[in-house]
Amino acid sequence: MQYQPSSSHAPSYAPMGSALIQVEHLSHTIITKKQNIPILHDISFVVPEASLFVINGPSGSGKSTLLNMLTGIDRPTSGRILFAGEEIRAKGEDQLAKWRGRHVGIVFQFFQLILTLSAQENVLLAMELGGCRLPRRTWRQHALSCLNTVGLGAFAKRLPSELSGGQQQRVAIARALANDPPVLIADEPTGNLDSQSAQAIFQIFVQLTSHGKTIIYVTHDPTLARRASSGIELSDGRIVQSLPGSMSGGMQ
Ligand SMILES: Nc1ncnc2c1ncn2[C@@H]1O[C@H](COP(=O)(O)OP(=O)(O)OP(=O)(O)O)[C@@H](O)[C@H]1O
Repeated sequence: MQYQPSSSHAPSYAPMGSALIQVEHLSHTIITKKQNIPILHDISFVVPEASLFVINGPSGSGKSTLLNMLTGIDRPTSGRILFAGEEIRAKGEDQLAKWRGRHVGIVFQFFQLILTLSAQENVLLAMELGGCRLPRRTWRQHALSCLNTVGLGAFAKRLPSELSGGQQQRVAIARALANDPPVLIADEPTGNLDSQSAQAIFQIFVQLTSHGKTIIYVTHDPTLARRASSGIELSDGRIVQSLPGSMSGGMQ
């Protein structure tokens, strides 16, 4: 498996290892008619560029809520998130959807491939939906190179049902790479896989970071958390531990 940087149509960001994402005093409270439910409390951290960044913590600690803030799917009650120096919150919904398509690739625990489309067509669909800027005549080749990146070029014509769980997750990673985003965000990406397939997924992640991609993943598994180069641990919506490089201003 060999990562081929695509004909990079994404902009380049900060120098390797500097903060790509800054989260500043982020809090989130769910407000219902009956009560206010605080979920995240005054969270601050940075995600270094080209890091394999973990958000670890037990069930209910706020990991998915935090991911939704990072992708701009949900907005914080207070605090802010800067992506390459630009505040996500400041964007309108349409702008945000376009921004997400170009800047963030999302990998889900249950793959969420379109079952009636081949591996290559799943990647092509992501290119279409993400407003791929490459010339259309190159799209099929680009989709194939995304599949080659995850070692599945030979499986391009297969339907998801003709692939193993690990292979389906690799197609999902190829799909997340379709528009060459600087960041991949993965929610329990190996939660539905055996340990060998999980290892293969993490090898791909490591290889991608060595080519400049930043990978943020959520897990409640301490063994998988230890694979990270940087990250935070949450408990009850607060940071209780941080790996080197993840706190700004020497707070760790
Ligand atoms: N819409 C909501 N209404 C009420 N409470 C919510 C809502 N969404 C999340 N919560 C609560 O917020 C807390 C954090 O939830 P979240 O899903 O972010 O945790 P998590 O760490 O991702 O958990 P898991 O590992 O089980 O997915 C939990 O106590 C959850 O019950």
